[in-house]
Amino acid sequence: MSFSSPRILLIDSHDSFSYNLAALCRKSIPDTHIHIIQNNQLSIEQLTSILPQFAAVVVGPGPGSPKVPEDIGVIPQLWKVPCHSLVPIFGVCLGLQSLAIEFGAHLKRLDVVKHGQISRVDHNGTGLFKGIDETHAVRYHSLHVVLQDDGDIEPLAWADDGAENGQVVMAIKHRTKPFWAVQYHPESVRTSEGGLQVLQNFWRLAKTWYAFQGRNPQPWSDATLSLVGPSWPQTPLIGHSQFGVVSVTTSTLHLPNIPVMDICNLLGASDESAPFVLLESAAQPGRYSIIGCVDHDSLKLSYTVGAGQIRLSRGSEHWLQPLGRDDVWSWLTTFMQSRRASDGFPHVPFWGGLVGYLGYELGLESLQIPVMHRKGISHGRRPDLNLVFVERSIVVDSLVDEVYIQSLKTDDNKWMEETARILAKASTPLSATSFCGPPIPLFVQPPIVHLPYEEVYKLRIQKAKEHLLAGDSYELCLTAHTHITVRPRQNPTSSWELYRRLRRHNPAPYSGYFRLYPSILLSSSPERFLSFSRPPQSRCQLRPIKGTVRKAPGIVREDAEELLAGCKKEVAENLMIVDLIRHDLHGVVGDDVSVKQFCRVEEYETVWQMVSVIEGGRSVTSLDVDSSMLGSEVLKRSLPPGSMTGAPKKRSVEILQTLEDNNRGIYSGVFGYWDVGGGGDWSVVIRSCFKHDDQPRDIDVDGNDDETETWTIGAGGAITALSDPDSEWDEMITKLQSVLGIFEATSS
Ligand SMILES: C=C(O[C@@H]1C=C(C(=O)O)C=C[C@H]1O)C(=O)O
Ligand SMILES: NC(=O)CC[C@H](N)C(=O)O
Repeated sequence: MSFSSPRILLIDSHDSFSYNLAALCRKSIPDTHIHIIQNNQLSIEQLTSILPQFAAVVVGPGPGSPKVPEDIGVIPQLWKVPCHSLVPIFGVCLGLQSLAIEFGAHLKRLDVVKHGQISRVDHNGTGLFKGIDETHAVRYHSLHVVLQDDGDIEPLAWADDGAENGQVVMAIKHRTKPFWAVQYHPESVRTSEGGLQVLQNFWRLAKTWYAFQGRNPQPWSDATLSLVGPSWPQTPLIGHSQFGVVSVTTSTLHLPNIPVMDICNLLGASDESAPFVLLESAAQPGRYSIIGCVDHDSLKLSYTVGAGQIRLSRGSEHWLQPLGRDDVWSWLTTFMQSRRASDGFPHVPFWGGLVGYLGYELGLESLQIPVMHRKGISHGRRPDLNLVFVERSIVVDSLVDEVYIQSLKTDDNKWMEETARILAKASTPLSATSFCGPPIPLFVQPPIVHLPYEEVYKLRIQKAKEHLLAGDSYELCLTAHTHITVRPRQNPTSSWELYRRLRRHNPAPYSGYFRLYPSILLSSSPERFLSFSRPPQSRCQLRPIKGTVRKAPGIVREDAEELLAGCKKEVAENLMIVDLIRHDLHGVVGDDVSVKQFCRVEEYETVWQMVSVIEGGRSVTSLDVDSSMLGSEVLKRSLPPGSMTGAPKKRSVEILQTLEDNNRGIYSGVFGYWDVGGGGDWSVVIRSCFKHDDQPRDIDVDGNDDETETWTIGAGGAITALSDPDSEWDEMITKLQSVLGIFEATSS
């Protein structure tokens, strides 16, 4: 019998951990090819006809119930396929539940649900658990099965939940058919012993079954390939295409005396009528700050989900580029490929390229979730993608006080020299810090703050928890918008001055300022979403945050560590997102994903945060892999950030749409750059505020222009089954206050 390159079919139930399971299968089963399909992709007739070509099937986890057809798809019928189509099947969580109930078990809700929690699993050490010692496994479930005595299903392992749920079945097998399943998650990063070895044992049992049956998997056919698609990970990522070439001119200045803010001022940041972009490392561990020297003639790109076209503008001209059958990402890829550079300084992270923000709803498009059209929105939706192509830039390395002036334009020496001269002059000790005067009063009267309604927010927390208890989601990041109405002293408000306040009030490693019509975004984000280094050895890093504690007198690091890293609830919240992000990254890069830091407590100006770090990449050993667009592919396929949705991502986003009043817009999206060398760095839009400049002005009762303007701050937090509504409300307010203070506001 030949099992040299077995094919495995993984049936995904729209979960956010499936690629982790695929990666575990590839680790446990030598040379395997994994083909992934959705549980509603094929009919049972199609499935039955192709099953014999697979050596085994893995039925993955997922939201919802094995009794609900929309949740479980074709899976229930899989357990009943005729003998000649039968193949060994391994189920995980929802997969176990479906197997058990199809053969007579009862499905029940847990009294105390287990999401991201680790349990000791007791087993008999044989079969699926042969050679396995003490097993500690991560659980993500609200439902569980109660088996019939002497039924077709035999229990193999249990967790003892004591007074909470009693003994809960953790693994089963069918007595006569080649079906095995686990209730816990073998693919979770925190499952020890019960992961790799259990899959290896499954594979051993499957091969024994084949030997006993005296048959082999049937030969692979092209027809099957066209039904299930290529195996994961796919190569190449993106077809080869012609690269255009631009050249980067760089000059270096050593300027110890000139702060980033002063450079921005010299470049016209305070002129509110012109565009401006800044990505600032305003606190540790940030090192580089990037200033885009843009003006009215810079090329701007914007896109609104569903519009079917990209809007390009330069100066007063604008034109539309229909996307046709392409999505916006393929368009951007082609755009960037035709502007590839390779001759900037390798250690400078940005040479020029696209800078701006991608709103939350852009990610919904990737998830194929329709954007809701909300009642009461009088003007059209704002762009979900708002970028400028930066050809001239200044990068400041705060560690060694080096300033790089860069241009992608040909024959731009005049600008380079003039800029160098201005900066050198301004950095003399006499002129240094000349722009940092006392704060300027910005508003003629105290701003009015419209907080979310506390009762409504808490009610939504309860509703979120009902979804969690029903098994629809494992974690939901609930958020709300706060609006601040201001009457500016000068019209419009100096958003640049507001940004100065923000970076003082809440210095953050991933800060940013974007004046990109029609919107202005100020951010003091502590959270890197995704950075990717330049090809050919493109590596990706994601730094999700889950777990927030307000800084207060007397709360020192040890307290924060106990409250966060020492707290089961907080670690579970973080772990769920770590597993989700591993899945997102595995989905694009393949096997090479690892957790470099798990649940470390980091200190910020107003809060303590618990941060994990996940890294991955794809080596370019194989010539057919075009890894030059690896990072941007991860970006496209991982939006919206998992830390802002919860897990599983798709279902959680759908639930959140029913719980929140508004589209999230810029909040919860990402901002950053995509560099002409192929690198990028994107932060999560949190601890930020934004304003739209295209609002028509109201006229008051006396016929005067109503000169108010409205700023928006989004804030929220992860809701789990263990959440307490009062504490979650406080946590949301804590996050809100990290920005609200810049308005010196009084609440209404
Ligand atoms: C939702 C926010 O933050 C997110 C939620 C966090 C949490 O639940 O602890 C922490 C950081 C962010 O991923 C926010 O700041 O508005
Ligand atoms: N992880 C899962 O597959 C969960 C299954 C099911 N939705 C439950 O909550 O029990």
